Amino acid sequence: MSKIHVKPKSKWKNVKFESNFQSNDNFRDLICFQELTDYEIVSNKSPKKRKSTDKENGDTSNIRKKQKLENTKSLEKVASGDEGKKKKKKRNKNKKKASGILGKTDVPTDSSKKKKKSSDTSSQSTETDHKDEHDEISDDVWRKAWTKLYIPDPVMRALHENKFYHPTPIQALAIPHAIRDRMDIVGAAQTGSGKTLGFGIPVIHNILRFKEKNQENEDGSELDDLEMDQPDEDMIISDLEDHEEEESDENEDDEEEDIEEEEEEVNEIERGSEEDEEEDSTKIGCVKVIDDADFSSLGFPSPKLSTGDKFPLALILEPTRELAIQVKNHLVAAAKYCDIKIATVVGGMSIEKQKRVLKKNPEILVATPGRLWELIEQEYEYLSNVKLVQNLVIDEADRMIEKGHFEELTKLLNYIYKKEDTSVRRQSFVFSATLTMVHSGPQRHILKKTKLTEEKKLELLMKRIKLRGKPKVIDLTKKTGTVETLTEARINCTLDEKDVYLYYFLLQHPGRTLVFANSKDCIRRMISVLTLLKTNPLPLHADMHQRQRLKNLDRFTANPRGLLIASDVAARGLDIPDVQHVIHYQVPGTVENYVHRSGRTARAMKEGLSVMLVGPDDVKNYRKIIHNLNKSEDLPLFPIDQKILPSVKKRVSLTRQIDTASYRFQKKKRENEWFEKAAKEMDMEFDEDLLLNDLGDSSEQAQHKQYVKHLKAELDILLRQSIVPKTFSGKYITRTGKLLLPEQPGTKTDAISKVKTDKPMQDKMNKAIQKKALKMATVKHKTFKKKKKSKRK
Ligand SMILES: Nc1ncnc2c1ncn2[C@@H]1O[C@H](COP(=O)(O)OP(=O)(O)OP(=O)(O)O)[C@@H](O)[C@H]1O
Repeated sequence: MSKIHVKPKSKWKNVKFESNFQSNDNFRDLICFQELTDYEIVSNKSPKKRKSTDKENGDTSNIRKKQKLENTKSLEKVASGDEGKKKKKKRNKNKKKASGILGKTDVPTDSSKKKKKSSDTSSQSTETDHKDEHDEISDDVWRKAWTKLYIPDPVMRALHENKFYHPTPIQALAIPHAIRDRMDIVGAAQTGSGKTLGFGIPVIHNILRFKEKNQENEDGSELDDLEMDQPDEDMIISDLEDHEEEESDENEDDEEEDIEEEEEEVNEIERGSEEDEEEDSTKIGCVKVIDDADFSSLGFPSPKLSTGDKFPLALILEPTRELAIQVKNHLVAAAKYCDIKIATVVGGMSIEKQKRVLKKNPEILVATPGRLWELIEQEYEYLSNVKLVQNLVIDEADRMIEKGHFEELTKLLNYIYKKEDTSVRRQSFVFSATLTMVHSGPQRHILKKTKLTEEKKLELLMKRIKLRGKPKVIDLTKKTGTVETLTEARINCTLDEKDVYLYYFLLQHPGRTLVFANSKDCIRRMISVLTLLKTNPLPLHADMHQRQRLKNLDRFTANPRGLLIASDVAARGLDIPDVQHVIHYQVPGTVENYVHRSGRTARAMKEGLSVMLVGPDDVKNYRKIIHNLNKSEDLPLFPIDQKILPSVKKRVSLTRQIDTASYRFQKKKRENEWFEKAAKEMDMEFDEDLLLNDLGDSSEQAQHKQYVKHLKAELDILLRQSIVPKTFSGKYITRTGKLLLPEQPGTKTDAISKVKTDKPMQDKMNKAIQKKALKMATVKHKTFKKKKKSKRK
C-alpha cells in the first residue's frame, strides 16, 4: 500500500455510526471515522516496513482498504490504534520514555510472553498450551483495543486484570479527546455504558503526569518530551489545513454564541483569563504538540505551589453517598498500580474520620456537595486550596443542577472559580445518561421554564455548572433513552392489587430484584408486608442511617435472590452486579428517573427487565414517559398466570390485615409515648383520657395481641402450602406426548423471555381487538346512516 500526502480542499466530515457499531468485532479498533471528499494529492510514497504492520492490523483491513485512493473518490480518516503501530522508531523511543513517566509496569509485552511460553513448553500440557494461546489472543486483542486511547501503562494492567478487554464506545470516544487533546468533555451515554472510566482514566492519567512532572522538577531534571503521540507524518499536511479550518469555524461559532437573558438569574462568577489560555498549545490535526516548557498549559499549577501546598488534584462530585463510594472503589481498582490516593467525603459518616483521611493528602476526592461544602466552610486546611483543583468531574450533572443539589453545587463552583486562582487551567468532565434528554412535558427540572432543544439544554447546563470554553460533546444516547438490552413491560392494576402483582412476580421470577417506590411511607409498608411474606426485603432510602444503607446494599449485592426496596436515592449510578429485574411499584414522575431506575439492570451489555405497575394514579406519568421516550406503542403487558393469582391474593390480603392491625396499634402507642415524654420534659400536667390514644385496657390489649398472633399463624400455614391450587384441573396441550403443567412457583422462570414470547401474541390480540372495534364502528356507522335516511323519508 502506498503512502499518500494529500492537501484537503474541503473539510473533514464526521461519518456517523451507531454507538453499538464498535461491538462488532471488525470495527472494535475504530475510534472516530471521518471522510474527506475533496483533496489534492501532493505526493506518493512507497511503504518502508509496511508488510508486517498490515498483517498485524488484519482485523481493521476493511477500514484501511477504504483509504486506497485508487478505489475510491473519498478518503476516510480512521483514528485507530493501528496508527500507533505505523509510526516511526522515534515515536517508539518516545513511548519508552512515556512508560517511564507513568511508572514501570509488570504487564508482559507480547514478545516477552511469547519468550516465556517457549521456554516453558516442555513442562506444559496440551491443555495449558491451549489456555496460553487463548490468553495470548485476548492479550493481543486487549492491547490493540486500549493502546490507542493513550492509557497509562499501570492503568492498562488494572484493566487487563479486570478483564476489560475493549473500551466501551463512550470510553473509546471520550478518553482520547481528554488525554490527547486535553479538552473538557461533556459525555452522554446510556446507563451502564462505562462512563465512570470515561472520566476516571483521564483523571488518573492527569494525576500521574502531574506527579511525574513534579518529581522531575524536584529532581531538577529537564522536562521530558511529552508522551503524547506525535502525529502520523502522512496526516500532517492534511490535518494542519483541516485544523486551521476547524479553528476558524470554532471562532465563528463562538461569536454566534449568545446565551439568553433568562440564564442571568444564575449567579455570575468571575472568571479570569483561562479561556484565552486554552488554545495556547499548538494543535496539529487532532494531536496537540505541547511545548516542553509550557508546564501550565498542561493544566498543572505552578511547580512552586505544588511542592509545598497540599490540595486535591481532582474533585469528583456525585449526587448520592452510595454513588460516591462506588465511584471511589471503581477508581481505586483502575488505579491499583498507580501511586494515587483516593478518598470520599460524604454526608452521614463521621466527619472527623474523613478529616483524618484528608490529612493523608489524597489526590482524588470523590464527594457529595453537602459534606464537601461543610468542610470548606469549616476552613479545613486541606480544602482551602480546593480552588486549585485540576480535574473537575460533575457526574450525573443533570441531577446535580436540580433542586436539592444546585444550591450547594453553585456555592462550591463559585468557590472553585474564584478570580485569583485563574492561573490554573482546569479540565472538566460533565457526564450523565440523560444529559441531552429533552421532552415537552412539565419537568421538575430547574430549567423548566424553557422549551428545550438538546443543544439549548446542554448550553444552559454548561452555563449553570460554569463550564468554560468549548468542550467536546459526545452524545451516544438514543431517542428511546433506555439501553437496548433492557426489556420493558407493564402490569395494569388497581392500587390494591399492586402488592399482589409484586408478590406474584417475586414468587414466579426469583432473581436479584430492585423495587422502586416514590415515598418513604410506601417503602415502610412494603417492607412490612413483604417481610411477613418471607421475601426478605431490604429498605434503602435517604432517612436511614448511612451505615445501614451501605449494609443493606452489601447484603443485596451478596444475595443472588436479593430484594431491595428503594427510593430514588438508588435510582442513579449504582452499579450492583446482575440486578435482573427492576420493578417500578409506582411510576416515576419524570422520564429521567424512569431511565435511571431502569438502568440499574441491563448494564454492561447484559440483559435486564423493567416492569411498571401502572395503577389509576400512575396513568398520567406512564403516558408521559411513553411519549417522552418516543415510543410508538404501549409497553407490552407482563404475562400473568391467572390460575395461581387467587392463592397469591389470599396470602397478600391476610398479610395486609396483619400489617394494618399491628401498624395501627404500634403507631398509637408511639404517639402516646412521644406525648408523655414531651409533657414530662415541659413539666406539664395533662388529662390522659383526653389527650392520649385509646389503646384499650390490658385485657383488650392482650386480645389484640392474640388476634395478630392468630393471623400470623394462619399466614404461616398458607405460606407452607403450594401456590398451585390442589383442586386445579385444566386442559393442556401435549407436545410429543409430554404433558406441560403450569409453572411451579420457585422454579426459575425467565421473565425476560416470557415477555418476549408473549409480545407477538399480545400484538396479534391487539390487532384482532382493533379489527373487531373497527368492524363494530363501521356497522354502527352504517346503521346510524340507515336510520337517518329512513327518518328523512
Ligand atoms: N471497558 C469495559 N469493559 C467491560 N466492562 C466495563 C468496561 N468499562 C466499565 N465496565 C463495567 O460496566 C459497568 C457499568 O459501568 P459504569 O458504572 O461506569 O456505567 P455508567 O455509564 O456510569 O452507568 P450509569 O449511567 O448508570 O451511572 C461497571 O460494572 C463497570 O465495571
